[in-house]
Amino acid sequence: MNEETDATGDVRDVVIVGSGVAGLSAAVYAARADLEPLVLEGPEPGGQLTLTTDVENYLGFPEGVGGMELIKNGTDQAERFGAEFTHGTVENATLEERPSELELSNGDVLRTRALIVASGASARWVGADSEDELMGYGLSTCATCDGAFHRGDDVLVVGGGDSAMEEALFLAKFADNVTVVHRREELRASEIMADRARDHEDIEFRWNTELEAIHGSQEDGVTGATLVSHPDGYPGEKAASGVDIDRATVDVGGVFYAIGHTPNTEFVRDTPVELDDDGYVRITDTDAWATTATAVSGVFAAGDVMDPGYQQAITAAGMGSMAALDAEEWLETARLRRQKPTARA
Ligand SMILES: Cc1cc2nc3c(=O)[nH]c(=O)nc-3n(C[C@H](O)[C@H](O)[C@H](O)COP(=O)(O)OP(=O)(O)OC[C@H]3O[C@@H](n4cnc5c(N)ncnc54)[C@H](O)[C@@H]3O)c2cc1C
Repeated sequence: MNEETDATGDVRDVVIVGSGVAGLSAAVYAARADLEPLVLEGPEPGGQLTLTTDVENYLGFPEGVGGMELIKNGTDQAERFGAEFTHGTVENATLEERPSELELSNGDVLRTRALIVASGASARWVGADSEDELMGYGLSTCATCDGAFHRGDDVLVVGGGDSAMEEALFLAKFADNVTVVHRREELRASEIMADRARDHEDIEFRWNTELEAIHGSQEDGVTGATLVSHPDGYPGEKAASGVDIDRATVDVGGVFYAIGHTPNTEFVRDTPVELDDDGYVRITDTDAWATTATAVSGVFAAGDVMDPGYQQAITAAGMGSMAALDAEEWLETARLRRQKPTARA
């Protein structure tokens, strides 16, 4: 804890919101810079990577590594250099003045000079039966991450936008057959992406169809899925009773959700931090040295919360380190400013 305090308590140099790979990487860098960061773990300690059993594309693990193990190692590494972790979810932030104030869901208020927002983006889930049990066991929200585990399988992709088409095209490199399940009769994807997917010989479409249930177990992975089709078109939210439906069970070895992500940015919505139309934090380029800088001086963002494009563990970790370096430099500059003697008239 820093020595400097004010009337309402301790002021941290750096608070990091989120303990996924971005937050952990920021914590390692900030701790090694002696900034004694406090990491708020939020509703999902360890973040999304804890949902997967196999990570094969993170550098330094030739045999792959479990998501939990990667997160545990990162936490130990950050703690070794003095990072502190605490359960805590930010509900509101006041960022107009320094230090920033964070109000947690348990009522505590934290004050910090620099803030790193690494709160991730949660993939939307369909709500199909057994998805809780099978997520990470053949059910995935990331084809780039898990597609290679499905060589020779038949797989489903749920969604109808650009990301669903991207996932389907990526999966078609490994899977024997990819079926895109879309609840409407037309895709939302751009024409070029839709054409590419439609023209691919290993990709087919099930229109007006919803995923009702996924079958399998954590031992055997996904083995099948129940699909519900509406011959007369999608009737709205879930089939109302009395509406004609066809129910079928298909054998598949994998299911991929591609219905978008929701960035975890509710707590900065009423602050001057700029968000894009989908709610992702916008990085501003006002300081040449700070590529993780938000619209608020001293507030930085890293990982999936500011990156709708890549959303990979290694890119999130890279941005976490950048945010810590940016915060360190910002604090140094702020300190120098404070020390500068005031000019006398
Ligand atoms: C099933 C699955 C498999 C994946 N496999 C791979 C893979 O093999 N390789 C790969 O590179 N990527 C993979 N990914 C993607 C990867 O997990 C993400 O890109 C990465 O986790 C993003 O890290 P992050 O730290 O930005 O966010 P997250 O991991 O989402 O972490 C966000 C953190 O913020 C916290 N938080 C949220 N809101 C608040 C709040 N209000 N207050 C405090 N804390 C808050 C959460 O509790 C969490 O700790 C996979 C994702 C999934 C879902």
